[in-house]
Amino acid sequence: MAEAPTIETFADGAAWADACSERLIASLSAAVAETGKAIFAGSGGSTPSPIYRRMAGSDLDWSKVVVTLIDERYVPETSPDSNATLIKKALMTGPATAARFLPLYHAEVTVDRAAAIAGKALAAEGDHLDAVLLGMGEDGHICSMFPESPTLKTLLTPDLKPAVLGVPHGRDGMAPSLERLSINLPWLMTARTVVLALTGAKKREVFEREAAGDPKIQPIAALIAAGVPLQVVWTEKA
Ligand SMILES: O=C1O[C@H](COP(=O)(O)O)[C@@H](O)[C@H](O)[C@H]1O
Repeated sequence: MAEAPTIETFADGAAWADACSERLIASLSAAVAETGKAIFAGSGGSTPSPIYRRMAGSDLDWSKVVVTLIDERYVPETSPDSNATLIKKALMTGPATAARFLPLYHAEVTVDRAAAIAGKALAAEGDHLDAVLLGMGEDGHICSMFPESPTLKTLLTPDLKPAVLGVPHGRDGMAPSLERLSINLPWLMTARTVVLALTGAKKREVFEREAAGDPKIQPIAALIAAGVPLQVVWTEKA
C-alpha cells in the first residue's frame, strides 16, 4: 500500500504561503525553461488567495503560462461562488495578467457539455499539468470529489483518459449543493508538482483520517494510492 505523505508544518501563515508559492513557481519556471510553456491548475475556496498573491508577485514569464482550475462551481463569473473570479482576482493581476485563462464553466450549455468543452480545450494545451494547487474541504473533498459520492466511480478511475467531468449536485441534502465541474484523477496523475495547502487543526485531522481510508470512496486515499506526488503543506492559522 502507498504511504501517506508527511505533513510539512509551517510556523505561521506567511511562511506557509511562501512555501506553497515557491514550490509552484519553481515547477512552472522549470517547465517554461525546458519547453517554453507551462500549465497551472489552481483550486478555489477560501484557502488559496494568499498563495496566489505571492505567485502573482514572482518574476515568472506569465505570458508562457496557461492558468486553469482543478474544479469549478457551475456558475457564471458574476456569482460569489465562481472559482474563476477568485483566481482572476487573486492571481491574475500585475505581470500575471499576461497568463492565458482556460475556464471550466461555459454558459448556455449543460454541465456535462461544459465539461466536454473544457476538457477538450485543456487537452489541446498539453498532456500534463506542470503545477497544481489543491485545497481540501473539512468534509475531505478535493477538486469536486466528495467522499462517498456516486461520481467518484468515474472521477477516481485511474486508467481513463485525463478529462474534465460534470458533477451533479447531491441528492437529499448531500454535497455538493451546486452542480460542478472537476478534473479527474488521471489529470492529477500527470502533474509534476502537486501542493495540497491545508490550514487549521480540523483539516489536519481530516487529512490524516482520509489518507488512511478507502481509495474507492475517499479521494485523498485514491490520490495517494495512484502515486500523485502530493506535498502536504500545513499551518495552524493562515
Ligand atoms: O468547494 C471547494 O472547496 C475546496 C476547499 O475549499 P476551502 O474553502 O476549504 O479552502 C476547494 O479546494 C475547491 O477548489 C472548491 O471548489
